[in-house]
Amino acid sequence: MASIAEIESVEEILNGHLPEAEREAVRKILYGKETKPLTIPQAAISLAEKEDFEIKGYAFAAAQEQLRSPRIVRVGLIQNKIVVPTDRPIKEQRDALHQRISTIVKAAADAHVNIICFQEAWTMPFAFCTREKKPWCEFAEAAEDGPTTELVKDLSKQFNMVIISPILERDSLHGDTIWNTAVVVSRGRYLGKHRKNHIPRVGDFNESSYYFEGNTGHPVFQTEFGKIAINICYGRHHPLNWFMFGANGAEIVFNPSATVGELSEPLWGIEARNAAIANSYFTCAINRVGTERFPNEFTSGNGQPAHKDFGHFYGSSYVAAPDGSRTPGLSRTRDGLLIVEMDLNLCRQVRDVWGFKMTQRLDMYATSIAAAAEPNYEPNIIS
Ligand code: BAL
Repeated sequence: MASIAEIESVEEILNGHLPEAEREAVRKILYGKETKPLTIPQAAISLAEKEDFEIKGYAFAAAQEQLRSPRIVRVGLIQNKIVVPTDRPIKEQRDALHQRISTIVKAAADAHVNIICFQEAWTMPFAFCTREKKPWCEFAEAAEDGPTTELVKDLSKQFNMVIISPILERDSLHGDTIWNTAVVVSRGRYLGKHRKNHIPRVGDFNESSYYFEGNTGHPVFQTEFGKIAINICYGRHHPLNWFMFGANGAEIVFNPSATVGELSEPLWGIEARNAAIANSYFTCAINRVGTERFPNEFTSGNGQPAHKDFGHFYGSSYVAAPDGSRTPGLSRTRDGLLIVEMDLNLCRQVRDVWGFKMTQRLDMYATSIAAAAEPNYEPNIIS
């Protein structure tokens, strides 16, 4: 039996051990309405084979309407390992990732992707487990015009894409403060940014040693391909975080993440999918892959021996639809590009069917939450 870090995917195990009829029944129970495989242009497939990354495509359908035309959008999700070891110079590490992701973006362009999202802090190893400031804080850069945003602006212009680029931000105008930030660019233009709202203090995720809870609220970015938002990683555990992006009108919410199996894998397939259902929008869950070893050992503060790696980032990126259906996940071990076509009309169609937005009783919860937020709140317990 392979170690859990070596398991390619749940889908591969099911496909390898279930007869066709049972496999279809299990898929329907696990993933809901079937997403049709998307025909991927040969140029994209050839590039994926040549550059050794997985490429998968699926399509969600919506009912044909009489008064509205379909609003078809193609999103791309990229998951990837770091390229060079963590003991190499900072610039070498970042440049190697720039080159790797630029290659995969080319395949996405060949497949006519409109909006693409990279994983959390994509330009660096997820070094926040070390609690070391040096050299890792040197990866932080300006959101508006740092080297990564300049590269991403060029790619978005070259391929007419909206690109979501989650980086470590350095705000040199305000005390050189560092943030965990998702930058949004469109057709070569910087559109804006969102800073991660919820910062973990769990396991080796010592992110609060580096950056503070974000101060940009819940922005929704109006693009030519629809209204999008970004819920960064740990924010996926906070239903109100998902809710507010929906309250601001998001139709697709991206969840760029970096998380490891021991901590979160059983939750991974639930949270973004449930957010899609509860908020009647699409969610795109992206997780990095691979095991990253650091030069110096560190402890997890749990009595276990010191170690040099974070554990296995399990990839498994997927997209969920407002009707609760979802795509199969990408691999747990390989770099990959997931291409998903969707009709944004499905968001309102599901709202009409289920009425979740109509029945959400915001006024009731606004009062209750305001009360619960008070320091002297008395829980309503009847005994
Ligand atoms: N990046 C935090 C780890 C988690 O939310 O799973």
